[in-house]
Amino acid sequence: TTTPTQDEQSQIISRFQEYLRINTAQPAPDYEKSTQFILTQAKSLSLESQVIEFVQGKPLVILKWPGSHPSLPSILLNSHTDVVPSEHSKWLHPPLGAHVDEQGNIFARGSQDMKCVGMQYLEAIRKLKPSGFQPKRSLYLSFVPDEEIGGHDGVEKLAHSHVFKSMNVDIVLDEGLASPNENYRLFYAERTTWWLVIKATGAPGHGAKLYDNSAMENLFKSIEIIRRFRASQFDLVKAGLKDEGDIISVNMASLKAGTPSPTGFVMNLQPSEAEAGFDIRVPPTANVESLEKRIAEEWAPASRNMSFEFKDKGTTVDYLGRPLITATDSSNPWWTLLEEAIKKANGKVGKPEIFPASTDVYYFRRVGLPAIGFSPMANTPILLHDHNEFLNQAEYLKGIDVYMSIIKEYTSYIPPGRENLPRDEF
Ligand SMILES: CSCC[C@H](NC=O)C(=O)O
Ligand SMILES: [Zn+2]
Ligand SMILES: [Zn+2]
Repeated sequence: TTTPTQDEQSQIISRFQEYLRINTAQPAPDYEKSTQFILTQAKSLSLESQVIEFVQGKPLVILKWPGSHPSLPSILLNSHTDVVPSEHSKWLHPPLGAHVDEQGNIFARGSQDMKCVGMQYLEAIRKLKPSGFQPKRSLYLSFVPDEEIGGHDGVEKLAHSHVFKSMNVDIVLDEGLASPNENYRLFYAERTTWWLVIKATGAPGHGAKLYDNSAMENLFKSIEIIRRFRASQFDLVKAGLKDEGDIISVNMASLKAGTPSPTGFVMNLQPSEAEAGFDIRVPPTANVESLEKRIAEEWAPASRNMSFEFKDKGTTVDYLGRPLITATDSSNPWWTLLEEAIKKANGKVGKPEIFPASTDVYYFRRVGLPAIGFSPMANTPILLHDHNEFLNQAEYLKGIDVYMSIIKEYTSYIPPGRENLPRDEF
């Protein structure tokens, strides 16, 4: 890799800043601006481009660097264009400002999650093209909407589309997480999301009366049981026995009860209904049936006048019933190639992990594709969805070289037995 000049570096950072300054925060992302920006980048790189709207106002931008051996399946580098909202007043530097401080830290919403990655893909291509590098496999970049709200109008629809089929994708890379130490983190699976609402009913009564089976008491029994389960899982992590992605997490996200009054709530009336919502994350290795049983029998048993409903309930298997796990052994050449490519670019890699939250990669694994989560951010605090999200510019620049190396390895990979492929069949 060549070291960019001071001027080239500042142009690279300026382009990143320009992308960060486009307000693509949910719930009203400016996808028109982000689409125009990406198309402008694509044009300057002579990449093929297409914009697809499965749902109006939710554009997916797909760029292509055609390979010289089009009969080989392609590589897809995915990134989402939306970001989560920010509490502007609580930031040191404004979340849409992309201010660079004295240490070279770039402050912006999306600096880690994941405008960095989307731009690094493009910058890697910008550095590779003049070097004369020609990919054998076609390389696709997808810039997709709405990951932060579940990806239903983005990757979920893409993964089931004819367009996607015709792309003939072999491997997908998507976002990972920052690493506080020197090792980059690679994710071979992720936890699936269950959003559970449990509801208790019970006899209403005077606030002064002690009696059993009120809605509040019934709900609180459940909350106590769920908290014990939460603590038992969390203890495994605290004791160093399990990683965050390997346990089932439960967090209470909402509480709803009480009889409203003009001054707040009626205080001397025990309500007849009460409910609580939980964000549950289930690793692909978990016993789903036993968790379902636990919810029905312990967390929301009908015998305690409880009922439950899932607002969202992801699966842990693909359409053929196989666990949503991308192999990390020799059966998956992409894993080894990725590790090698990162090492060639002087990056270090930690042990494979399960991503603790969920991303668009879910939909790619669901259709049976291998997919790896990776964001090249080492020596960086994990600040996604937090105040003062930042990425150091030197770290960002390093990531570009890592993607150059990955693109070279991935697009050049020819599986054993196919060495004598014709070039440019079309
Ligand atoms: C299941 S849709 C929500 C997706 C979201 N992804 C990033 O934070 C998450 O909560 O993990
Ligand atoms: Zn993200
Ligand atoms: Zn996010």
